[in-house]
Amino acid sequence: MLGLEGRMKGFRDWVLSQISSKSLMSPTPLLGSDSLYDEGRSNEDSNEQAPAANSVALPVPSATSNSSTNQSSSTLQQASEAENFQSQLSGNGRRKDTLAKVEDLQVQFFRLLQRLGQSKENLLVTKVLYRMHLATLIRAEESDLKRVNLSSSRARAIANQQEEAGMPQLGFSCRILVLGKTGVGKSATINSIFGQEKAMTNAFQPATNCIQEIVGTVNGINITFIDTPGFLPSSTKNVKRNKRIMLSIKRFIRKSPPDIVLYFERLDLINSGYSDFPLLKLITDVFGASIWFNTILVMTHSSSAIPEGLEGYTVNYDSYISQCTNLIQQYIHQAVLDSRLENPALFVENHPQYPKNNMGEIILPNGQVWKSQLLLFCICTKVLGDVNSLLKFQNGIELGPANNARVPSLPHLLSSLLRHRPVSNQSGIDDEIEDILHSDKEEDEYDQLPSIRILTKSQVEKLSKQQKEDYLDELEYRETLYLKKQMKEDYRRRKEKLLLQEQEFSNSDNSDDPEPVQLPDMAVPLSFDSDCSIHRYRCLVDNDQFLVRPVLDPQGWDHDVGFDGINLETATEIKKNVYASVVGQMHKTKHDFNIQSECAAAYVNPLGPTYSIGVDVQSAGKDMVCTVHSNTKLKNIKHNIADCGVSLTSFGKKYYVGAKLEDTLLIGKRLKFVVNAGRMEGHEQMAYGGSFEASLRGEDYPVRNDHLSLTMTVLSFDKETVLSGSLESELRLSRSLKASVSANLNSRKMGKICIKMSSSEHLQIALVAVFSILKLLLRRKEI
Ligand SMILES: Nc1nc2c(ncn2[C@@H]2O[C@H](COP(=O)(O)OP(=O)(O)OP(=O)(O)O)[C@@H](O)[C@H]2O)c(=O)[nH]1
Ligand SMILES: [Mg+2]
Repeated sequence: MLGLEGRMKGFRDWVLSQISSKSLMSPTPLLGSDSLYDEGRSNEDSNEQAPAANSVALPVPSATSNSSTNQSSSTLQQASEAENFQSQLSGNGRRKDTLAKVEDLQVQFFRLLQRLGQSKENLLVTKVLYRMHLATLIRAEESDLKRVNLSSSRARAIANQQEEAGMPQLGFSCRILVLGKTGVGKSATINSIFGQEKAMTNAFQPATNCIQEIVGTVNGINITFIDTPGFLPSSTKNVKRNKRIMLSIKRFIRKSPPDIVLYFERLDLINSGYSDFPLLKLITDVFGASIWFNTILVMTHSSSAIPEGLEGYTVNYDSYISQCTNLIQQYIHQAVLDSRLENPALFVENHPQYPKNNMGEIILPNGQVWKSQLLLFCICTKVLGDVNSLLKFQNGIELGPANNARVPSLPHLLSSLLRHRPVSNQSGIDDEIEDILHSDKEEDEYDQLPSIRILTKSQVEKLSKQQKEDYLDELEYRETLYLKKQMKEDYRRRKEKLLLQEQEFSNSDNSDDPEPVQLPDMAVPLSFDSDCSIHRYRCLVDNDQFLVRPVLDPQGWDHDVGFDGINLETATEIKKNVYASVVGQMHKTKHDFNIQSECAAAYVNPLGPTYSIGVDVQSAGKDMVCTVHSNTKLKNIKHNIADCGVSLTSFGKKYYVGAKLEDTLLIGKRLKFVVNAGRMEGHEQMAYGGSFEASLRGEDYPVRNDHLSLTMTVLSFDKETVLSGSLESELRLSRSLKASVSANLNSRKMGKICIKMSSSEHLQIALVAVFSILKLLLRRKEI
């Protein structure tokens, strides 16, 4: 998160600097941006603005009346626009310049759609608008959200006005590169689009011998085609020649790259034996996988390519063409090693003998007019490409096999190092709790209490309110004392057992094996199913040291059995005061191998320091995350525990080294402070951090878990520092009411608050909760 934020910030700075330098050179906004700029202006105002612009446009001769001459024709208007622009530049106006450019693109897009007679309901148009909107939203700031949400409808209104006012020049042009084998109809398609013979075609031999630009205007769009010599059918002897052609095309387009690439194929030649993979792979190798981002697949001979022998072919035509497209798309996926790519496909017929509409355009068997479709595809691709480069998304996506070279987040590694508190011994005896229990002198108190008569339910009901309260308070007091006593006894028993074990260990006289104990059964599904494999497996534990269990995964690879993993836990005292533990789980299927394990060994000196070392292994995709950590705990002064730890994490071929220092101070048995600081370094990056925690425990700890703790954390990474604070508390407000509160907030204004209440009496609380949730939901809906 830190990293992303950092990058976003960098990008913003870049945009600001770019646009500030631009704004100095040209104080006038781009076409149409003046009316889009003004956030405060109402709809009425913008309607008034349009005729004003028209009246300026009218005196200019229609042949040259375009937005730029329009602006230069009236110095008065230019001045006011400049003023307008300047006023918006205050604050974060520079960033708005990018937004305004996107809005201009939208206006152009709507004007082009009108000219092509395409409605905004067209699925492709909807997709393009949606993507533009999404891209703008990602880059927009919170204050711009409203404007971005409205921009599409405003752009449409402006486009309508401009088209009605007869502003002919759009300033929209695109460069289109055509690629494909020889004779597939590249030059013929260029001729069909311009409606005249601009390029040579030949039915019997290669016609285009060199790369050439063919320029023309269709529907007011300036189109430049880069016609190229066709490739030879893919075979080993043609590879060299094809590569030579590709390299010369690559050189040609280096200076001014195309906006769109059309990859041609003959639809009638695609059959089950079709295999053009080597050619597609060669294209990918020479031009790079990114060439496929802006590529449209064009299938010529689309009217003559109807499979023979199929009855009612008009029905089958669509499925046939989609089958052919899928085939080529699959080869492209194989070539780029990524199946996410989806290239649009277009069907073309250049032969004049096929049915035409009254505008003279050829209609395909499925009723589509391909020429306007092709123009629409090109416009959409170009507009999306422009939005991407305006908003700097261009290099954001990389094609290729799923990138395994993921980088773990340093702040995450650091915070888990800071949190990590190794268990010092396996006997289950917590030193801290033991100290607290020992410091208590209340044990005898419970035994000295006078006996009390437990009342029956009916007897309790007969008591007055005050008596009832007193009675329950007394019971509670006794319960707490009793629990404390029990806990102490429990600890004492465990200690004795440990001592006994130690003696046995030293005598090395192994008594006979203990009785096997059956482990509790796994949760059985509610409905009975005779196939359910749970009934087949029961686990027995025959010694204390190893706990091995199969892991059930009903959704796993092996549906019949459902068990494809194993879980192992063991903890043992290897030598006096030296403990070792292993906890792990692993899954294995035909494809994957997953492991998660933690091994640790510790030397615990009851009076002095504790040293521990551990190895954690976890699989992440095909890689393993391996962490070796070591920790030293010093109890040099009473009530003070110093702790220092180091860790080394390896992930892929990257290594991360971390170190931390921690100090715990106990004041009395109720107050505890923990301070720690650490740093993590690796892969030329570094993260620092630390935290301070203060916690206050309730009187009856550890029997009752009332506590309040406050934590402050600082994490610094990549020149950014995040400060966060959190509060956690658990309280017993009254005998029947418990509350737990946890809240956190960080300097990025992100936070969470969670309040939990449980009561056995107060039904009102539930009602209050339901009421407030409903209210919140309703308010959200309004927003
Ligand atoms: N029936 C039919 N014929 C087509 C179609 N497209 C092209 N042709 C014919 O196919 C032949 C070859 O077309 P060209 O445009 O020269 O092919 P090209 O891809 O430019 O070939 P090179 O220049 O050698 O790379 C010409 O005779 C065209 O008339 C089509 O859609 N249907
Ligand atoms: Mg040609």
